[in-house]
Amino acid sequence: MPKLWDQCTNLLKQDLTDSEFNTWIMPLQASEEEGRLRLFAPNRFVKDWVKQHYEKQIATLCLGVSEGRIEHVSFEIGALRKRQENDTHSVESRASEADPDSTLEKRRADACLNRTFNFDSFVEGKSNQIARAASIQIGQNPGTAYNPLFVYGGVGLGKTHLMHAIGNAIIEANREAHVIYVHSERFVSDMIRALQHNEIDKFKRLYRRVNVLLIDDVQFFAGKDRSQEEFFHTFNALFEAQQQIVLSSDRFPKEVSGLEERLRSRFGWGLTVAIEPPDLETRVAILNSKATMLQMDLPDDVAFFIAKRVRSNIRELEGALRRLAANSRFLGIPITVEFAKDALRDMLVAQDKQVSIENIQKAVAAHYKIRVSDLLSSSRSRSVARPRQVAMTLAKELTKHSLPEIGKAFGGRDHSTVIHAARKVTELRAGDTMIEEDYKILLRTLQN
Ligand SMILES: Nc1ncnc2c1ncn2[C@@H]1O[C@H](COP(=O)(O)OP(=O)(O)OP(=O)(O)O)[C@@H](O)[C@H]1O
Repeated sequence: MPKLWDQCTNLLKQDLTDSEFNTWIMPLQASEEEGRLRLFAPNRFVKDWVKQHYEKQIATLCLGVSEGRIEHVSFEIGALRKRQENDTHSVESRASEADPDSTLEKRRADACLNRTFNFDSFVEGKSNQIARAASIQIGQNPGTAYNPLFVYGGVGLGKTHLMHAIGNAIIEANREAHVIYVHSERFVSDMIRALQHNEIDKFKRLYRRVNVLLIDDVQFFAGKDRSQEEFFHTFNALFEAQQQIVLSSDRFPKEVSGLEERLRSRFGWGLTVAIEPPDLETRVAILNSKATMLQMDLPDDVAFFIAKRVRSNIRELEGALRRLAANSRFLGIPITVEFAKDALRDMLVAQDKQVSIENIQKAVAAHYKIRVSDLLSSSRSRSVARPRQVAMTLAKELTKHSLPEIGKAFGGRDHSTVIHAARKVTELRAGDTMIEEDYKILLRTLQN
């Protein structure tokens, strides 16, 4: 691989998250010729994604690093083969490549799996224990343990990580297993393209011959009837053939609106597991694990400081850590709590701002399809009173406001009303799954 590309990847690594870098940049190979850098992706998925999301960034970097020598970057599907005699590369098109000794890396790339998302790098905590255990089971017994596995939880809590970990475990145990990881949006766009090019039969064959289908964020199917129809048939074909299906969503299957009932009910046929936002200890453990991966020295008090302040999701935690590492390296200043406060100031302000009573009222009103003014009104009708109690309870749990302040913010109510609301909601959550689900969804929305 040319030095130029090495330099570009080093710079890209600083700009992208680990997962972006490992998923999209690592699988690329490069060759340089006559003012042009040719980048080879292992499959169309990677090629299209990189071109769409990183073309400009890569072209600018190449131009800068090569001091104007490389003016053009092209994206192709293929691989480079090393010629031993002179250590140069020749390009091989994917179609002509019938390599019987498929390496694990190639299997991963074909399956669109990120190598770093595995069970070893997934920190266990109370919030993800069941989801992790179920995923490990599936990794060991695909098709027979639970089918489908439906993992749901808020943004950036590790659903994608677990799905990749399942895929990686299966491929490591059996190189022949045909695994595909696909985001639902991608499934939809591929299907539309196949329809446009009269290749729908090819599309169907592709998905129906897999052993393991990992399909992320199925809430994207909402309202897309043709895609749902196609996915329904794919699901049935795989399920009947006892091939493993793993699905993820940001909410419980029954809560995904805009999905046909027959799909929703199928999603619940196997095992449905939740990933909750991690508690403080798990957030600290995740920070420490990520710091080790980044080879950075993270003092305990700084880990606690970040974990206490960044509560919403793990992607944000990782972002904070990465920012800290980059600033410390750049300025040559060791990482302390004071330094972290300074380096993460805007991020922390944004986190603090997120959970205000006003935000809670907006989120609750939107969730129950009522107006914020209803929450503040004197109406006692059940359709308004229950959401109001939920909102007050959330305000008690998520903000630092006193009970009288919360009561006041809800149309000048008394603090005892807030206490009563919180008791009622706690009682309802224990006995009514709908309220429990509503509450969890709202918690996730507000903490993200
Ligand atoms: N338990 C964990 N241990 C270590 N890293 C984790 C854990 N959970 C999440 N992460 C990391 O957090 C980041 C976000 O996770 P991931 O992309 O899996 O979230 P997600 O739930 O799929 O989010 P989205 O809803 O946006 O798709 C990833 O870098 C992942 O490695």
